[in-house]
Amino acid sequence: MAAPRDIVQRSPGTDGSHTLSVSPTATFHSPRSNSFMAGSFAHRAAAAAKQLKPFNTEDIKILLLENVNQTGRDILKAQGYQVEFLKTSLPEDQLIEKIRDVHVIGIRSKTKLTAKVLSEAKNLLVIGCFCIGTNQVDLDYAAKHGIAVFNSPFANSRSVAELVIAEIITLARQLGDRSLEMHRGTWNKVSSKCWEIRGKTLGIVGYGHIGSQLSVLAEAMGMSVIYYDILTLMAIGTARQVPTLEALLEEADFVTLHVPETPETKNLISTAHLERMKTGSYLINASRGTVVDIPALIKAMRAGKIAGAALDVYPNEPAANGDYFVNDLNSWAEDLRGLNNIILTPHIGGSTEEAQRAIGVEVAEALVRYINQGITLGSVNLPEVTMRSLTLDEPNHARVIYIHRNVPGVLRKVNEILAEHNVDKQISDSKGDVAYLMADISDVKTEDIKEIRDSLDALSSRIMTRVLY
Ligand SMILES: NC(=O)C1=CN([C@@H]2O[C@H](COP(=O)(O)OP(=O)(O)OC[C@H]3O[C@@H](n4cnc5c(N)ncnc54)[C@H](O)[C@@H]3O)[C@@H](O)[C@H]2O)C=CC1
Ligand SMILES: O=C(O)CCC(=O)C(=O)O
Repeated sequence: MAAPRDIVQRSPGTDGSHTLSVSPTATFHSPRSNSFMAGSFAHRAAAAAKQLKPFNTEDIKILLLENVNQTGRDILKAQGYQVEFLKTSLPEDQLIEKIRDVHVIGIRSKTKLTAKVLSEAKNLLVIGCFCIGTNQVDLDYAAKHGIAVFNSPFANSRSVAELVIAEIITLARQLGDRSLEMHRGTWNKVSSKCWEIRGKTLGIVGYGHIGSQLSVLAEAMGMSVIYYDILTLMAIGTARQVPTLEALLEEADFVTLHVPETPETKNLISTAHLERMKTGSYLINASRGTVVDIPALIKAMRAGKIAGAALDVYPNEPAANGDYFVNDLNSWAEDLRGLNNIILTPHIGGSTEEAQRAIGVEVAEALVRYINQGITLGSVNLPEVTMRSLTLDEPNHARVIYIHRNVPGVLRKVNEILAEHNVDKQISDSKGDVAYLMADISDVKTEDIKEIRDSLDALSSRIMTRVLY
């Protein structure tokens, strides 16, 4: 019997009807082991859980950019997916060329997946951000086109917090400058304006995963911690939340920024804020480059208002390693390089072996779960939906996934289409304008699958239909 074809389609109303290739031999699949099934999630599922497949796995094409860790690459390759791996990000024109062809893209912080780029990604099912930040992706556009986005919300938080601790001491003792002088052959033994950090106040802006982890480490070294966050959050240890950013700036000896990139955090620290800071205080930014007005910081450091700074992130960052920290990329780069007591690092906050290995596993497993089973747990832009796996006792079952506009009457129409079959289980949830429905149906013949899919595709609410079996 001919295998079902065209098992994934996206709404022509959004970007046309697009078909993923399917195997000519596709049929109901027997289980196979994979890293996800070996994980704790699988242990909670029935022992004889059946692994669903969208189609022959070698048909899934994945593009991994920005040197995604080996752990992630291994998990994806073990599934039989076709994985292309590049160490760097890509300029927009090359990215558009490549993204046209793939079902999955894995990136870190540098690749910009804008609406323009995503509009060319006709086959794209899912994006994996192998990092915390997702500001580099147009999440709304992706959701409205049925493209799920996953990240790793805290696997590199500890690495960032440790980097900041190192920077606090380095700035307080002017270690960067002393080391540079020694490299140039100059012995300069000074204690003026070099301080212990014990008893000093650390002001943390953004008390999330990184900020709160940092709070614990800083207190352990004898610092007093205050924090400002737009949310009221439980203080850890003896840290204290302050009501305004201004209050934090006026009290802290060290100010460190751990907020996401949003319209509200653009230039969160600019001239007026630097003026509110104590004379001789320090500023650290390992969040996003847009959060600090860097020309304003340069002025404040030249004026002696700010005694030192550490920057890990910049408004424009190069796609690859090389001699790129020049004015061509950021007009003030050379002024920054000329300042004393400033630590400049190339966005390495999360760059440790531990963090990158953990992120590789976490994001790759989320991708596998989504590709093979349609589970959206952990997605940052689609409703989070999961459903118990089908088992080996249920050979002729199929899982229907219908991503649709969140408008009245859709469930009734979907259930009319599924009514011919027994719906064993079903779940639906929405997030904003987009809703996600998953249903397991039984006694499905391969020819039924095409009919179900075609009928769902014909509904005006459709964004994307997938049938896994
Ligand atoms: N340098 C690096 O390599 C890395 C940088 N990052 C950056 O650090 C950021 C923070 O990471 P997490 O702590 O994991 O995020 P998180 O989401 O756990 O915490 C962010 C906190 O900032 C708060 N916030 C948001 N807007 C704010 C505002 N306008 N004023 C004050 N607080 C505000 C939130 O309420 C939240 O508590 C990420 O969004 C990412 O951009 C993350 C990892 C590595
Ligand atoms: O390691 C990276 O490429 C990005 C780290 C980062 O900024 C993040 O996780 O948000």
